Amino acid sequence: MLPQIEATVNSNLCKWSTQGAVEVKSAISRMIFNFTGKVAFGYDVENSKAETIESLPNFIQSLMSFPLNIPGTTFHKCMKDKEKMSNMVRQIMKERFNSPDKRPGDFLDQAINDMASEKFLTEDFIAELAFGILFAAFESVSTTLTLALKFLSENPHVLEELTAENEAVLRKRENPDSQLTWEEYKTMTFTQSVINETLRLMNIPPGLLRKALKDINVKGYTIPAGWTIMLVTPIVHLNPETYKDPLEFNPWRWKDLDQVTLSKSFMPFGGGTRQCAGAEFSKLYMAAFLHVLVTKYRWSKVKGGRITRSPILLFPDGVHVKLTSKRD
Ligand code: HEM
Repeated sequence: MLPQIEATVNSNLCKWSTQGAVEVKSAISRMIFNFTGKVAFGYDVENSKAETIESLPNFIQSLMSFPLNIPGTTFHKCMKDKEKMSNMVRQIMKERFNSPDKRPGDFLDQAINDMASEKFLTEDFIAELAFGILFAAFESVSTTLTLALKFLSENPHVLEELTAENEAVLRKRENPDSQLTWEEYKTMTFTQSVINETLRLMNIPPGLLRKALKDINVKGYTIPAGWTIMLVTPIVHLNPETYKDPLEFNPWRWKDLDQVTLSKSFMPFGGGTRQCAGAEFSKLYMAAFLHVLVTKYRWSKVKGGRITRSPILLFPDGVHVKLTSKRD
C-alpha cells in the first residue's frame, strides 16, 4: 500500500503547488477520503457516478450540534451529509451485487462475503460502518497533518531536522526517484517523533469512553457498574512528570521515552480491545505525506491557523498555505 499512498500524496501536492493558496485541512480531508474510499470501498472519485462529497470538510462542525432533525438545523444538515456518504457506499454495493465477477477483493467485498454468515451484516449496517470508517479516517488524519504543518512552520529547527532525515533517505538510494520502501519508512525515526509529538499535543478527541462492567473502587470512591467513564487523555499527554515542558513542540523528547512509560502515558489511538483500527495505516500515511512534503516542497502561511476545541479540535479559519516546488 505504501507505493499507492506515496503516489496519491505526490499527485495531490503537485496539484496544490500549481494553485494559489490551499486550505490544508479541507485539501487533506479530500485526499484521505478519496484514498480510503478507493482502497476500502472502491470509490473512484474521478469516474464515480455517486455525488461528490463537497460538504465533507465541514461535516465535523455540524456533528457537534443539538440533535433536532428538522430542515434548517445544523443537525439536519449533518444527517443529510452522512446520508450522502452512506448512499455512495450503497450504490457501490449495488454495482457489486449486479457484477459479482468484477469484485476487487477489498474491505467492502469482505463485508459482502460475510453477510451470508454474519446476520448483523445487513446492507444498512455496512453503509453505516463505511461512513464510520471514512469519517474516522479523513477527520483524524487531516487534523493531525494540518497541525503538523502548523507546528513545523512555527518551529524551523524541527523542519530542518525533519528535512535532513528525509533527504538522507533519498541520498542513500541507488535511484533517487524510486519510491519510499517499508525499510526506509522504518528508519525515519525523527519523522515518527514529529508525528508522535503532534499527536501528543493535539489530542483530537477530548478523551476515551469506557463503561464500568462492575463496581470499581478508586481511592475510596466507587464507580458503580454501568456508569460511563471518560479517560481524559489530554491530561495524560500533558503531564509534566512524564513530558518535561509539556506544551513545547519538542520531537527530540521521544528519544528518551521508554516503552513502559509510553504504554501508560501515550494513547492517541486509545487502548485495549477498542484501540483505533487505523493506527498503523495513519502513521504510515502521515510519514509518507511528510516525506513528500519536505523533500519536494516548501510552503508559506497565507492566513488562518487559529485552533479551537468544541469539544474536538477545529480550525475555524482553516490553515491556508502556498506550496512551491523546491525545483522552481
Ligand atoms: C491520526 C489518526 C487517528 C487517530 C488519532 C485516531 C484515534 C482513534 C481513537 C482515540 C479511537 C478510540 C479508541 C479507544 O476507544 O480505545 C479510534 C477508534 C477507531 N478508529 Fe481511529 N484514529 C485515527 C485514524 C483512523 C483511521 C485512518 C481509521 C480507518 C482507516 C480509523 C478507524 C478507527 C476505527 C474503526 C475505530 C473504532 C475501533 C473500535 O471501537 O473497535 N482511525 N481512533
